[in-house]
Amino acid sequence: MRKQRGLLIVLSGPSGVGKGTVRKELFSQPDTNYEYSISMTTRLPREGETDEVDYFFKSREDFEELISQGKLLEYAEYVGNYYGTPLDYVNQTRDAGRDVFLEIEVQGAEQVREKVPDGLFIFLAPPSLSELEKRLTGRGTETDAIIQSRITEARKELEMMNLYDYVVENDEVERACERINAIVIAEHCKRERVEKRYYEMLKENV
Ligand SMILES: Nc1ncnc2c1ncn2[C@@H]1O[C@H](COP(=O)(O)OP(=O)(O)OP(=O)(O)O)[C@@H](O)[C@H]1O
Ligand SMILES: Nc1nc2c(ncn2[C@@H]2O[C@H](COP(=O)(O)O)[C@@H](O)[C@H]2O)c(=O)[nH]1
Repeated sequence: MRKQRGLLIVLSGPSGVGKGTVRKELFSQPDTNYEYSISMTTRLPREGETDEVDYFFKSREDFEELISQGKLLEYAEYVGNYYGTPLDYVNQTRDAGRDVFLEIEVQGAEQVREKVPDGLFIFLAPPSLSELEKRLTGRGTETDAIIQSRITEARKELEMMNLYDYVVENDEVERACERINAIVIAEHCKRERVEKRYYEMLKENV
């Protein structure tokens, strides 16, 4: 039987909802079975961020070159900076049968949905907009003006949550991780059962 391709798991949601926190918690668990796709960005590194670990930090010129060479699965300009997912890494990892985990904003997630309709799309939602603002402010990495831009974006992004396969509320990090792990396990069971049925069907003599 053909080896099953890895799943493409897309975690999206507004800035400050806790995508990075949840992703780091998921990847700190010893039994995690996903590979994290490190994104490219033209944003400057924040204090404590490392090139090739948190992001591949690129100049605008280099990023635009990657776009024109078709090297990105998706990309978006978000609050003045480019962000994008390296295409080769995603394909090679999935071809090796490993699940790939993307943590991206919603415009990019929409592009992935067009290109990878069998992806698994999970929207991470805040308990409320005021809690979202509190988290963005509490993180202390953006100016007040940028926080306001991100909140404005968040209002539009929240309207898109019904396009997703699942909505997970990030009320508490551990609980959000448990829900995401449960979703991925359930989706694997569902998809593998469909594959097996399909191969059984091919053996039929008609
Ligand atoms: N469940 C939670 N309860 C309370 N605070 C949280 C929770 N999850 C994350 N946070 C806090 O909210 C802030 C924003 O989290 P984080 O940076 O992970 O968000 P993000 O969605 O990745 O943001 P961005 O999209 O801008 O990268 C951080 O200070 C983080 O510690
Ligand atoms: N479309 C994409 N969005 C991405 C990617 N990597 C990260 N992001 C999202 O951008 C915003 C801002 O990130 P920050 O690190 O500056 O706070 C956030 O929502 C990220 O999830 C990507 O490859 N493509």
